[in-house]
Amino acid sequence: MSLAFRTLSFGIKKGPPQKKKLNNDSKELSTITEDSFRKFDELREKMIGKVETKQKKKVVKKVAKQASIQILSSRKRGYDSENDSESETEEAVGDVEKKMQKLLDDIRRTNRIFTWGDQLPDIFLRFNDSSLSPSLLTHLSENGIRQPSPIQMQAIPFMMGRKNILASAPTGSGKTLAFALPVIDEILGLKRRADYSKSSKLLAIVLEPTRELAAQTYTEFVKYCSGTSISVANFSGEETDITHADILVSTPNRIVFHLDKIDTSFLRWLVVDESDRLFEVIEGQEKCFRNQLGAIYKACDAKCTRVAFFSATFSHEVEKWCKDNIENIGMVCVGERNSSNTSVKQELTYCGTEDGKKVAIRNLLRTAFRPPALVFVQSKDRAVQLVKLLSAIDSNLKVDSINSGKSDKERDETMERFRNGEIWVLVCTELLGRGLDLSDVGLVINYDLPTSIISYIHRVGRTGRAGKTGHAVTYFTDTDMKYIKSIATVIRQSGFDVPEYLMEMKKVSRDRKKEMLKRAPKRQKIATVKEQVRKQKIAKAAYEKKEKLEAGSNSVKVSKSKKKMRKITKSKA
Ligand SMILES: Nc1ncnc2c1ncn2[C@@H]1O[C@H](COP(=O)(O)OP(=O)(O)OP(=O)(O)O)[C@@H](O)[C@H]1O
Repeated sequence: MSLAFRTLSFGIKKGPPQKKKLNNDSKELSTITEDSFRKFDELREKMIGKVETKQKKKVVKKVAKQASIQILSSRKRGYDSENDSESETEEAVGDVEKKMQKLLDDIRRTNRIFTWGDQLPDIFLRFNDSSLSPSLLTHLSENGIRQPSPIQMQAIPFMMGRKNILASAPTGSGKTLAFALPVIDEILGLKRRADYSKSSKLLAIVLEPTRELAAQTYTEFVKYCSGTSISVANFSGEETDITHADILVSTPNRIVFHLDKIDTSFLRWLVVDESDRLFEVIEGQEKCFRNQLGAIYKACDAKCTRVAFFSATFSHEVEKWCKDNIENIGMVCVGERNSSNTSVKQELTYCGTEDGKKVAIRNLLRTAFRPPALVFVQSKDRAVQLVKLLSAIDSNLKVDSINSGKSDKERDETMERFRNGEIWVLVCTELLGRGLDLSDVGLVINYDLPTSIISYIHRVGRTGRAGKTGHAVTYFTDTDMKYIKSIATVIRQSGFDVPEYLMEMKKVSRDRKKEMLKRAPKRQKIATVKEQVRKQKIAKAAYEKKEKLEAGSNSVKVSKSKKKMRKITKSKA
C-alpha cells in the first residue's frame, strides 16, 4: 500500500476549476406549471375586473340617485335590478376568490410550503406580482433570478406585512434573499420619507454565526442595495465606524461588545440567520451564542422592531421559545423539517478503520472528482494532518485548509483563493459547515462523521445549491457504528440507498447524542506514509530495546536464582 500511496497521482483534471459564471440555464427553485400561471392570471384578471365593475356600479348608482328623483317608479325598478346584479357580482367575486385561494393552496402543497399563524398572507408567484420596488426587481433580473423559490414566495409577503417570522427551508434554497429583499424594500420606503432620508438611523441588524457568513451576507445586501442611498456595514469585517449604517451585518459577539453605542430605537428588523445555531448553549460558557443573542434581543426592544429567524434546521426548543416570547409570530416551513437537500446525491461508505478512510479518499478523488470539493474533519489538527496527507499523495493537488486556528486575514485569503479556483480541495472544520454559498462545489466529503444530523444536513448542503445537483460522501469506521443510525435515516428519508444492516442498528440514545455533541470520538492521527513508516520504525526500535532490557534482566534474575539454589543445597548438605 505504501508504494501505491507514493506513486499515486489523482486522476483529476489538472486545469483549475472554471470561475463562476452566471448560469442562466439553472433550474428554477419552485415548481409552478404553465397551467397554474395561466389560471392565476385569469383569476386575477377576473378579480380585478369584478371589483372594478362593482365600484363602477356604485358610482353609477350614486349619480342616478341624485339625478332622477322624479321618476320614482322606474327608479324603483332600476334599484331592484341594480341590487340584484350587485349581489350577483358579490357572489361572483366570492367565487373567484375561493378559486384563487384553492389555486394558491395547491401551489403551496406542490412546493411543500407549510404555514402556521394568524392572517397568513398569500404567496406570490412572480417577483413582478409582488410589490417589491423596481430597483430590487432590476437587481434580481441582472443576477439571473427569475422566479421566487418556495421560501421566498411565502416569507417575502410575510415580512412585507411586517410580521415576526420563524422560517425554515432546505440548504441552498434562497433564504438570504427571502429576508434581504423585504428588509431592503422597507428601508427604501422609509428613505423616501424626509425624517429618514436626512439622518442616519440603524434600521436593520442581521446576525450570522461566523465572520465568513457575515461577509457573504453583507456582500449580498450590498449587491441589492447598489444604486440606492442605503448604507450597509459589515461589523465583523474591517468596519469599525458604523455610525452611518442603515443595515448592520455582524456576528453577535461584535454587537454585544458595542451594544451601549448602538442606537436601536428606530430598528425595524432584527434578522437572526442560522437561528438554531445562535440558540446553542455551551455549558459553562458565559459567552455562548444564546447568551449573546439574549442580550441583543433585549436591547432591540423598540415598538417598531420585528424579528425574523431563518435556518435550514430548527429544533422544537427554538419553536417553543419563539411562540412563548414573540407576540404574533408566524411560521413558514418548506419541506420536511430537519431533512437534507434531495438534490444532493448522498452516500455512506464503510471504511473499517482510519487507514481505510485514507484509501477511500484517495480512490474517490482519483475517480469521481471534479474540483472544487469541500472535505470536513472534526478538528483543526486533523484538518492540518489531512492537508499534509493529500499533498503527499499528489503534489499537484491544490489543497489547503481553513479552521479557527488561522488568523482572520489567513481565513479571508483562503476563502478568496477557494472562490477563485486556486484551491481545489478545501479541508475544513465545522466552521464552514453552515450557510456558505460556494455554488460550484460539486462534492462534499465527510471524512469524519458529523456529530449530529443537524451538522450533517448543513455540511452536505454546501453542494447542490440553487437547484443544482451535488454529491456528498460520508465515511464511517467501526468506531462510528454506534452513532451511524440517525445519519443513515436522514439519508434514506432523502431517497438514497442505505445498507439494510445500518437501518437495523440500535437507535442512537439521547445520552450518546449528547456525548457526541460534546466530544467527537477519539481518532488515530491522519499520518502520511512517511510519518507512518517513521512511527513504525520508532515503535519497532522501542520494542526491541524493551525486549533486550527484559532479556538482560531475565538473565540477571536466572543467575541470581541459580546462586540462591546453590546456597540452599549447600546449607542442606
Ligand atoms: N429565486 C432564486 N432562483 C435561483 N437562484 C436563487 C434564488 N434565490 C437565491 N438564489 C441563489 O441560490 C443560492 C443559495 O442561496 P442562499 O445562500 O440564500 O441559500 P440558503 O437557503 O440561505 O442556504 P443555507 O441554508 O445553506 O444557508 C445563491 O447563490 C442565490 O443567489
